[in-house]
Amino acid sequence: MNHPTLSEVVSCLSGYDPDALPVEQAQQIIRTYVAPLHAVEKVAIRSALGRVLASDIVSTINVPAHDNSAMDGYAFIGAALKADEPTALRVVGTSYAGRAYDGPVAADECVRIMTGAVMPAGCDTVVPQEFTSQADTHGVMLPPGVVRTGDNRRLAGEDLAAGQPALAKGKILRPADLGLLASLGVAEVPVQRRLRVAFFSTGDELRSIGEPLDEGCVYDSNRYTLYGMLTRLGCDIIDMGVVKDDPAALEAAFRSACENADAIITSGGVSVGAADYTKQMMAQLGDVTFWKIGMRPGRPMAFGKIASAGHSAYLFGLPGNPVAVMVTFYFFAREALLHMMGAQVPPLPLLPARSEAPIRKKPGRTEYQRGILSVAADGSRQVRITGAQGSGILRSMSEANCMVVLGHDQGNVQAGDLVDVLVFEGLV
Ligand SMILES: Nc1nc2c(c(=O)[nH]1)N[C@H]1C(S)=C(S)[C@@H](COP(=O)(O)OP(=O)(O)OC[C@H]3O[C@@H](n4cnc5c(N)ncnc54)[C@H](O)[C@@H]3O)O[C@H]1N2
Ligand code: MOO
Repeated sequence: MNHPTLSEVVSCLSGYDPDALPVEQAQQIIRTYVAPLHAVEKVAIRSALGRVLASDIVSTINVPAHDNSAMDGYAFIGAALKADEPTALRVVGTSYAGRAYDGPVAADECVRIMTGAVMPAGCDTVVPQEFTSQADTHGVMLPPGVVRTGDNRRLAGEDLAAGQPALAKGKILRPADLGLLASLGVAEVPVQRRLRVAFFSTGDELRSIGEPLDEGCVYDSNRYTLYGMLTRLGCDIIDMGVVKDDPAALEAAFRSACENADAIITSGGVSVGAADYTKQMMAQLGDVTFWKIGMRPGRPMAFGKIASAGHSAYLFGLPGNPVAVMVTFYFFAREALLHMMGAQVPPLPLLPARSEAPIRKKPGRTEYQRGILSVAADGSRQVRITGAQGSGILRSMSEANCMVVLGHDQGNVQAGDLVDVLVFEGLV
């Protein structure tokens, strides 16, 4: 398949300026440029957790297979219910879950039934046992008005109907989906193969954990935030540690990453610093563009594709600052990697919350401030910023449970104004 080059992609955009690129335009370019992988494998359902479903799953059976009871009680024919006086029913048998009652039931009769047990032929209604009283040794009484015809009956196929799609291709499988597959009796599922993502940090000031922290140096923290984010996304990772800002070392690292991975993520070396060979090497090895994005943090970023020995890989050259690397990962790399994996995911939901304090914001760039979302005394959502927001202050991210997203054209926020927030975590 002939894939467009970056210059072909950006030529479709009006007013494209790599030095002042709005977030949405950068996202649109990435979306157009990145193509999904086509590689499928079959895995057992337990191993499918978090994986991307590679084809639609159509139900071959009705789940449940039969009409059954939602309550422990008595099954009977709803037409026998009396409107204004108690209904008396004679108990003619019992239907257990897994062992049905297979005799006939007349209008003045009922069958003792357990939750999940198959409804006896002709019966369409179940009265929970706590609504009944003993009439005599063989009968029960129902007061008027406690049930209507059809109550407490679960219909065959009401969960999954035979022939109907149960799960759609592209879904990232969650615990409920594993259960759904099991309820269909499916043992193995087709999933997209895991995306291989190589990553490394650049910068001569970086030290790996275990090395002495020389004067002017910092420990490589991006390696670990990237490890965490990529692992949570379900990628196979190739962790290449720190690569020195040296042309030969960088070329070897890029080539090896390219030959072994579908995508490469680097951090650092994409700004205008003098001692940077990173950008040079990226440009030399492929179709890579360098952006200054209208956002904060995360202004400089490289994006494209590089090739070596007949292999190619998408490249995300993220900025070095520890918060910038996370923000650019979340708002650019994440969606692109999901797209490569063949995942169909809805856009991230932004929730309105009241800002507890004023927030300074310049129009003309999107800001991603780190926030703490909580529930106010009146039950409404409120958010406050996690202190200093410098893009080197990783604590601002660690303390946050959400990001406050301040749009491109937005100005200062007053205390009490509604702002958009994106929460970090959901249920498990
Ligand atoms: N004159 C200009 N200077 C800078 C600009 C600019 O537009 N004009 N942009 C600033 C912005 S915004 C960012 S972000 C940084 C990005 O620069 P680089 O991607 O080249 O990153 P470095 O210079 O290598 O590092 C920046 C900063 O982050 C620390 N860092 C880098 N990697 C790691 C790591 N793996 N673990 C922990 N910390 C890391 C590094 O020590 C620097 O302090 O450029 C601004 N400058
Ligand atoms: O990308 Mo930078 O982090 O805004 O300082």
